[in-house]
Amino acid sequence: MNALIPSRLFVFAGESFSFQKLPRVYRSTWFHSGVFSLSKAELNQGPLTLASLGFKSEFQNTSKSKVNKVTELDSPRDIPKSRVKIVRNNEKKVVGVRNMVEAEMAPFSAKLFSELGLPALLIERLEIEGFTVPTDIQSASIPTILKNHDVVIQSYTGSGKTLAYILPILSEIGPFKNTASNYNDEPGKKKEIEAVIVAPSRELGMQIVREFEKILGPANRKVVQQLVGGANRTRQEEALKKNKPAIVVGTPGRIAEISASGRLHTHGCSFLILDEVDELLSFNFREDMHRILEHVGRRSGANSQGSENAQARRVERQLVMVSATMPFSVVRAAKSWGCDPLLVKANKVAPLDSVPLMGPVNLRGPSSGPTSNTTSQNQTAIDTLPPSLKHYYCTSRLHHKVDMLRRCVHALDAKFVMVFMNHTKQLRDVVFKLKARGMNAAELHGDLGKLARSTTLKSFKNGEIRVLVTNELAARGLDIAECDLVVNLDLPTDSIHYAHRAGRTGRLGRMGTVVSICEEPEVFVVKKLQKQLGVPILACDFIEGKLVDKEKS
Ligand SMILES: Nc1ncnc2c1ncn2[C@@H]1O[C@H](COP(=O)(O)OP(=O)(O)OP(=O)(O)O)[C@@H](O)[C@H]1O
Repeated sequence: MNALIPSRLFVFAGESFSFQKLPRVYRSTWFHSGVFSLSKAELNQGPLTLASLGFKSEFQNTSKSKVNKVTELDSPRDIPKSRVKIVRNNEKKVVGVRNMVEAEMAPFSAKLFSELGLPALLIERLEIEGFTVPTDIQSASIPTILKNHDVVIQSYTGSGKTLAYILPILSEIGPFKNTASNYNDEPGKKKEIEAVIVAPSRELGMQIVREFEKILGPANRKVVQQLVGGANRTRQEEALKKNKPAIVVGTPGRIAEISASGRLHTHGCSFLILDEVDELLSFNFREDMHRILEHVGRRSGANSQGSENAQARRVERQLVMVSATMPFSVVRAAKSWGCDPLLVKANKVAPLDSVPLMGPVNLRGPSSGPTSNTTSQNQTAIDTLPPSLKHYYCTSRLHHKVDMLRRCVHALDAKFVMVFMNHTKQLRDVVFKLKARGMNAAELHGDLGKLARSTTLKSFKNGEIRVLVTNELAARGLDIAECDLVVNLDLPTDSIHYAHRAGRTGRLGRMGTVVSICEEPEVFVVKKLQKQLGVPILACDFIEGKLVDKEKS
């Protein structure tokens, strides 16, 4: 890493500093900025070390035995990241910052990847792909997972949770791993799957596979395979047989189906990752999830005595659950499926019990539910919504909503717009009307075939479609870096759905706007959302091509 740092002197208050001598927090900021200024008081802050999180001495231990001792590991950091400028780097790829010159409150960590206990080969790959500095949640998660804890990772949308679990997996599985041999490398041993990643939609599953492939590089793509629904199952089974991947990523239905057919051997699996876990807990996935939990590795702490016991032949699995929102159901599931799970947040690693909870709140009901406590609400909002988002609402009659939407898109000069609705038929009507008025729009929902879904998403990512009208299918996990506007043309059913929809914009510290267009009698719902999420949702209008903040005027 240091080889990439130019020797450069910074002058401050008449004194010069070499880059290498600067505290790491500033070095990482420099990576993203090229603009460097700091006060003398800031310079006196010492660099942050892994020891300050209590991790350092335990990296040597790579065994799969559980570390049951649970200690609260508070990061002492309180680093101002007021404005981080991101510029293109001509020599290396800079990931995820296309079309963005400036990122407000980017969630980048004060540490470097090399401080997190990752293998050198993996760090090299990250640098080649332009991942130079971990995000806060990656800094907290990676060492914790490498220490073999079962964890629940909770951090706001677009903060880099995917790499937070991909990197520890690739530290132990595949071409960059720490140890020279493992379970599957023993001669004569049948190759088995070592990690299973479950995601609730095919789009998200495919996105996770692409993130793995990016790090693995073209030569090692076959280490990972997707098992998503909607695709040809026979072909997936043949690929499993031929390529013998170590990692599979898929949707619950398809993984359970292939597992039940006997063509997916997951008893030797050491990682089970449940991405968007609160969605995976929904009733629709219940049976498939049950099968997965029963057949992927062995639950840590489960009885493994006696050679006749089938459990004994299984590898102890490490469970990682991930979501931006964490309703009580996730806590309950983590406690019952995991072993002393820790909750990992951007600035804190703590036992799961010590966490204030966010419940899905029925917005139309009289009670404000489990998040009515203001302190926990504010905490929740900070945790689930990117801080760089601006939230507005405006009122419109039902049949004028599409016109309001057009005015909103024009006023904000938005280029990548995601519009969320609750019903497919109305969604189609809106696309029809937008197209009729000359706006480049397309629909994305579960009733479309897999090819149409993939093509539409690709066209939107490429900028060929300006307005993507969609439903909850696209609300979770989809990473479209340039998305600059989210519009709720129908209000979401609860604050959790609001958070996931809103999180499609403002990714990785970028600016983003969320506008909810509602009818006058629905304004009370917006007010409830505002209270539950702890963020201001300002009344606005779109007049003469401009957004007018009604609360200012
Ligand atoms: N350390 C990093 N440096 C640069 N880019 C990163 C880094 N970590 C992640 N990214 C990029 O940030 C984007 C958002 O990451 P990711 O999709 O993992 O967020 P998330 O927290 O899982 O969001 P969601 O809650 O919506 O699923 C991705 O494009 C990813 O490649």
